[in-house]
Amino acid sequence: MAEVLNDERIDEALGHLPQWQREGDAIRREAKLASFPQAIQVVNRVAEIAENENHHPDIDIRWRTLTFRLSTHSEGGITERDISLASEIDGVIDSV
Ligand SMILES: C[C@H](O)[C@H](O)[C@H]1CNC2=NC(N)=NC(=O)C2=N1
Repeated sequence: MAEVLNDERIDEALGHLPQWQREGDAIRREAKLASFPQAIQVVNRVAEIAENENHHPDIDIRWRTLTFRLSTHSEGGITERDISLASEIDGVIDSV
């Protein structure tokens, strides 16, 4: 069980995640990869992390542009689990 973060903590966390923006009860990042296969590679790696953590992003795939939205649905807001997964998604995108 993870607690919903307050606005101050969310702002502070997003200060370390410049690619991510707040969107209501979620945080959002878009990434344009060099090709569709690379985008799918990112999705597959993120899927593996999400399964291991039992914490799953909403992912929109449009050719080589991915949009990730993170929110902790069970808590109805943004928690440290989302902040942590955002950082891991950045790592995957940077590695492809
Ligand atoms: C039962 C299981 O723990 C839940 O359904 C998990 C799975 N993945 C999840 N992912 C996200 N983002 N939020 C959740 O609340 C959530 N709940």
